[in-house]
Amino acid sequence: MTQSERFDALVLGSGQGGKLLAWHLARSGQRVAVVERRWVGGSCPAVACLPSKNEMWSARVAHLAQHAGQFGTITGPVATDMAKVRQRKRDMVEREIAFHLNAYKTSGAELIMGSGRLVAAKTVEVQLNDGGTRLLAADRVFLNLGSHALIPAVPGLEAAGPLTHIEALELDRLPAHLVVLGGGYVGLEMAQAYRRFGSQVTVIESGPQLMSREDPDVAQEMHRILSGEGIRFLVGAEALAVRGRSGQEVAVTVRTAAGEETITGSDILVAAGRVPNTAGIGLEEAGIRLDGRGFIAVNDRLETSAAGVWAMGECAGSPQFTHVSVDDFRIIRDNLAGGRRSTGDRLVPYCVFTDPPLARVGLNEREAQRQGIATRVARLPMAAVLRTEATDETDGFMKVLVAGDDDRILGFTAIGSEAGEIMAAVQTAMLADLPYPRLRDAVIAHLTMAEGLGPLLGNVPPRAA
Ligand SMILES: Cc1cc2nc3c(=O)[nH]c(=O)nc-3n(C[C@H](O)[C@H](O)[C@H](O)COP(=O)(O)OP(=O)(O)OC[C@H]3O[C@@H](n4cnc5c(N)ncnc54)[C@H](O)[C@@H]3O)c2cc1C
Ligand SMILES: NC(=O)c1ccc[n+]([C@@H]2O[C@H](COP(=O)([O-])OP(=O)(O)OC[C@H]3O[C@@H](n4cnc5c(N)ncnc54)[C@H](O)[C@@H]3O)[C@@H](O)[C@H]2O)c1
Repeated sequence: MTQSERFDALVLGSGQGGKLLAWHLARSGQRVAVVERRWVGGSCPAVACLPSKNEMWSARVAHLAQHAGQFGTITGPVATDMAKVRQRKRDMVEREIAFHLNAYKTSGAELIMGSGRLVAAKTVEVQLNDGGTRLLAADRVFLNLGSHALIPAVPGLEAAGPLTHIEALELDRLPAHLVVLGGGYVGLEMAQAYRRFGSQVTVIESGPQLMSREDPDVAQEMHRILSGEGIRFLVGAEALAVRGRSGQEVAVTVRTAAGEETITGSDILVAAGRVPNTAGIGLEEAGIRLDGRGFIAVNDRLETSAAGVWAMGECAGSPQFTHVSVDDFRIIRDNLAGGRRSTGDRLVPYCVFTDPPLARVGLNEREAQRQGIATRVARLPMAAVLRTEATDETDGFMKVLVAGDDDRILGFTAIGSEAGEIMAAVQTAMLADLPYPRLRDAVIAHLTMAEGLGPLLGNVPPRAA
């Protein structure tokens, strides 16, 4: 074997946590290399969070323009220029690339563009994108490999050349009829965006409700709101076969409780979950154990089964959010400095950026019941929050779970305008173990959406005597 180049730390995959760790270690004087095969900065700024939210914002503008008359603004006919939508997104991605390249330069971490593969313990061979190979070895290796879209094993689906979020966010044309396979995060966000741009949209969800993690009342409210925009949903629907080519014509045969039906669309988007990028890169050969679903097995300190090798983000089975990958970085950073931080005790919030968004932190009713935790539940329709009198954003509701036997807030879900921002206030109270009456009785600025927290918490039933 050729002589390897030595580093103090090697990060394979420039995911959200990995790049931060690389910059941190390099700034503290270590010799650090990051191997990335495709996206400077990983998927979040290139093909996932930021690009999707960028195009969804364009879709929101289209929606507002279409409904401008309701607010007294006179417009002419409204149409979407998808080439312009894409260019605005591409310009943002270019700014992100420039930011990341500058961070590599100023930190001193070396970014190596190529595909990495473990060839021995803590040793990575890189097929460089520009040709040739490099052999890198390090005292510590950090895996931040991310995931890719699952293509479900539906006959004809793969041959149809389906869009994933990556291709969908690169379209410069409007699909006449977009069929979306999966009613989770990606499916709902993209379905609403394309509906607002002007496509006909059908969502096929195999589970009994949209957004399987959420309480049925939350899923139903999302279903109702998006149906109201003209999206058709088939829930509890098994896709049996796909014929044709995405981009031309696709026919999807589905079975529901009502019988079999064939939906004919112009394009099909898969949004059916994720597969970790862990296959065929020598992980197990290098002593790094995978779990039954292909995720890297880690302990609560993100250490793998191989000494001196950590994993973070989606490939380590962490919840699939950028802020979690970033927190994985903070855990590893602090533990390298002698700390004892764990992934076990963290509170993970999230937000689905439909309009209105869905936000949740902590337990929902179904989870509390499953875990046998007694709770007191309070609800407030968004229409009861005074701000919505001004904005007409009356859809949705908030729901809070308070402990049955003390005043701790155990969970909060909101579907409605500014849900993510309201959630952050509740999360802060939860982190501080603030008894709910303190937040209920706080003076919150009028006319914010968070003002609704007072009446919401005012609806918490008294403790059982
Ligand atoms: C459409 C979409 C929208 C999303 N929106 C949000 C959102 O709004 N908020 C949110 O919190 N999360 C969102 N997510 C999830 C979020 O993008 C991820 O959880 C986040 O990027 C964390 O990823 P990561 O750190 O695990 O790895 P990633 O950021 O995916 O990075 C992994 C990197 O490893 C590289 N790589 C893999 N294998 C190799 C190899 N062998 N050699 C070299 N390089 C390799 C990949 O090219 C990739 O760049 C979204 C996801 C999708 C798909
Ligand atoms: N706003 C955000 O934070 C955001 C946005 C997008 C993605 N993400 C992250 O990315 C992850 C992946 O998103 P996703 O939407 O791909 O997965 P998901 O797990 O959220 O949803 C996938 C859905 O597809 C359904 N499904 C699976 N196979 C199917 C089939 N054959 N036919 C029809 N339906 C099928 C599942 O029942 C599920 O409801 C999310 O779990 C989330 O963590 C986050």
